[in-house]
Amino acid sequence: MSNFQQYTLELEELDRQFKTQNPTDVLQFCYNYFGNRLQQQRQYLWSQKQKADTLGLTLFPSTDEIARDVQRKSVPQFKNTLSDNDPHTKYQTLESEDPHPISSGEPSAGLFKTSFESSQASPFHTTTSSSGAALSPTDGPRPFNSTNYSGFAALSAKSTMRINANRRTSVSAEALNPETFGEDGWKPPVHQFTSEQLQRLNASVVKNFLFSQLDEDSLKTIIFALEEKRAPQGTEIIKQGDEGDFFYVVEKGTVDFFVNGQKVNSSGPGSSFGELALMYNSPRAATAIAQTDCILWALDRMTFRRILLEGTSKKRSMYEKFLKEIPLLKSLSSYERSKLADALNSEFYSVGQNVVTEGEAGENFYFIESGTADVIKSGEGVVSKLNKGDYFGELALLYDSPRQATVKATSPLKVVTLGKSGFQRLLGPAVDVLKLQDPTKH
Ligand SMILES: Nc1ncnc2c1ncn2[C@@H]1O[C@@H]2COP(=O)(O)O[C@H]2[C@H]1O
Ligand SMILES: Nc1ncnc2c1ncn2[C@@H]1O[C@@H]2COP(=O)(O)O[C@H]2[C@H]1O
Repeated sequence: MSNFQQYTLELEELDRQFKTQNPTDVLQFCYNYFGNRLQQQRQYLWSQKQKADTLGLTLFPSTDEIARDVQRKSVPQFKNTLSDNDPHTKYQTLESEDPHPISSGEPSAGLFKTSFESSQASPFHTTTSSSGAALSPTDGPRPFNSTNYSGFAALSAKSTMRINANRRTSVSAEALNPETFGEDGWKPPVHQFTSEQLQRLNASVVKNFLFSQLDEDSLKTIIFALEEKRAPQGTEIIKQGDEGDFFYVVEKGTVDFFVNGQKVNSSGPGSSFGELALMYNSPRAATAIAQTDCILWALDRMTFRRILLEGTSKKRSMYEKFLKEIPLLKSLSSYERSKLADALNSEFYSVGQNVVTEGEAGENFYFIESGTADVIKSGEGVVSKLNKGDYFGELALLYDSPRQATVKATSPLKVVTLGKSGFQRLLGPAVDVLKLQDPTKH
């Protein structure tokens, strides 16, 4: 690829991200963008150079600086001084140690640094994780036992990995095409799985709703970047205050979460955790401990950010305000509402269309985001009228019964849907409220 082509691709990507994120500070946004691109590319080259050296190969004749650093055995400073810590984010980074903390969406004067210089001033260096600096040049995802999680063994079998492109939520047997990974030097880790692992991935992890928003290529990338990790009962998987390295999906077992020593939450198979530190470049918000023996799938920070970050952030901010205003969900914590938002999707119906039909099987629970609908029962007519913030469709999911009524749009209707597994897992105490308010019993 010529320099000009590379230049054009960079500008196109910047343009795409600019349009998606609509930043308030244009120059700062561009600065962050290019800083991050440079950091990612240098990290990748560094890791490849190290591998190549080990094998006695010459891979990057043009990267003399890197070659010199490798010979000196010193780790070059590839860190963007701002990291991927976009000042447009509403979350603050590492306030206690960052000399230039970010407060509320606009950069402070101290953020204006212009080179890959003092690592001291970088937010990357302000935590004291036992696993070393985040985003230091690394050869693939950091091994879990580097943070003293003894007995927490990553499996990596030697069979050929393959994928079935025709099935949206299934991984089987066809190699990934590295050409699809982009031109900026970043390459996701690609792990190999046994057929037994693939079966388990298909049966559980692949169906996680966080992945449902992904296109085919992104899903493949994510799946093969996952790494199986086993956490025996009592393992501290994440420590509050550490920097974020991995995002986890639970295949088996239960994980407990503690904030300042207080248990705040538990989550089981099909759930995920460890996203906050990766999304907001903040320290880990909670400690995660295996309540039982757990099988987890870990996704490295960079792959999470590159592929899952945008959709997840978008959903959380899109549904945050709406969910806060729903009386049924008042008992949920803001973290529980965020997890709920991850599982939601929006659907639109025009006047006269049925959202659910009496007698049919039910797969979804609904909230009305805007518009109105009638609840109609055969033989009875309209039994109830629904407006913004109302919910319906809970009976079929609560009692595994056919739909008890038809719900028909009476004005252009926008609903937010929650699938069966999310309904059972994410509504928490609200499920008891739903049972108490069963309309067939009033
Ligand atoms: N109540 C909670 N507050 C914050 N984090 C929580 C809570 N419950 C579960 N978690 C998870 O615990 C994880 C700890 O690491 P992260 O901060 O990266 O992401 C956090 C969440 O995924
Ligand atoms: N009187 C009612 N009888 C039955 N369903 C009702 C009534 N009022 C509202 N509904 C809602 O209509 C929905 C139809 O699908 P579900 O049976 O899953 O859940 C039902 C309730 O959410």
